[in-house]
Amino acid sequence: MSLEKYRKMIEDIDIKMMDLFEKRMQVSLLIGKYKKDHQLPILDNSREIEILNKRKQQLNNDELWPHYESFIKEIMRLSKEYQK
Ligand SMILES: O=C(O)C(=O)C[C@]1(C(=O)O)C=C[C@@H](O)C=C1
Repeated sequence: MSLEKYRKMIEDIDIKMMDLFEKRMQVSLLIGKYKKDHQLPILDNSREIEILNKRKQQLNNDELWPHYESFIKEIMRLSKEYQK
């Protein structure tokens, strides 16, 4: 396949991920509001550990775990930043 075609594939995936990112951040904002209303801290370390453990089990390609772990940790960092 040509480089252009591979790049088109990446572009399509990026658009889908962007849409999901927007949706995740919107839900994160709702969680942030709930937490504020109930005087709860933004950081929930046990929830983050639960997410990481679950995703590690769910990931099909184990080889990708270190990369996915960095990715989801960064997503959660941005989520917390957005809740502030
Ligand atoms: O589940 C929550 O309590 C959230 O605020 C969402 C979220 C996340 O982005 O996944 C963000 C911050 C918490 O530390 C844990 C998880």
